[in-house]
Amino acid sequence: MIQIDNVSKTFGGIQAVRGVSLEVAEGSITGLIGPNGAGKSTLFNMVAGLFPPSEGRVLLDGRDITGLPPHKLFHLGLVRTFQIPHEFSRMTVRENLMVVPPGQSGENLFNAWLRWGRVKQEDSAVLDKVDDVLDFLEITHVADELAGNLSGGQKKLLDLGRTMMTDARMVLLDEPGAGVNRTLLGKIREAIQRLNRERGYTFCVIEHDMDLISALCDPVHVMANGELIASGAMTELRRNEQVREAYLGGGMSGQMGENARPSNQGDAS
Ligand SMILES: Nc1ncnc2c1ncn2[C@@H]1O[C@H](COP(=O)(O)OP(=O)(O)OP(=O)(O)O)[C@@H](O)[C@H]1O
Repeated sequence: MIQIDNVSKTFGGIQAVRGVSLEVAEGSITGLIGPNGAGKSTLFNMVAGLFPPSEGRVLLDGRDITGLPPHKLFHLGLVRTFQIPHEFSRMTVRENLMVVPPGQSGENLFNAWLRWGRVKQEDSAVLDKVDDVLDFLEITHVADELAGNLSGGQKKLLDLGRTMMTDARMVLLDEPGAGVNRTLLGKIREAIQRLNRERGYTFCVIEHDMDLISALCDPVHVMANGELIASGAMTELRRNEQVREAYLGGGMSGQMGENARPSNQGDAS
């Protein structure tokens, strides 16, 4: 589905990503891991159109999408969520979901006055979809809560919900487990798995929590110092000497052990 072909990125004198080639297969939940500064976010940003690669190409279903801006990728069904959820904190959860679908006729004053039938029809379709998303993510009980009052984990669920409002096919998830307590982490994991299984979403996930990566992702790609150093199932990667060394260099080798909990994860709910 996504093919990253020999992609590099240089910022001034810093080579953040060097000659990375990898594939995210349709229907997969693919992981992207590596110690801090490995180049994961830079790679994500290039796929998501935040900036173009210095070299190389990105293909979506065989189509060259290198350098296309996020709004064009959005219409092709490719979206990225951010490490820190970008909810509108003074709007309710329901309103946050309602504003996502682009090009709603009611946004146009002319349509709002003269084509109110169409606007009404669209509004009701959006409301139905919002209800479906709230129900799917089991957050109906906070639908009328201000998004700013949600816990870290609930904000991540809302972020997934906003993705669902876009009819995305390919979702780049940036640290869905960061700052989330264990209970909500289980809910987020389940929501991702169900979206994948039941609704056909393909995911590529950056995550520091190795337990979450193990539970969700196959295959997993490992980056270090801007390069792709290994790919495979998490069970193999835990035994891979080069991968262990990369984490050791970053002082985080403990993350590669079973049931390890990374030190930079908060535990706020
Ligand atoms: N806009 C930028 N300007 C200059 N250097 C940058 C920029 N963005 C990233 N870098 C550098 O590129 C390298 C890779 O950073 P990147 O954020 O992609 O790593 P990462 O693997 O996502 O790390 P983390 O897990 O800490 O988020 C780092 O050395 C970083 O300092």
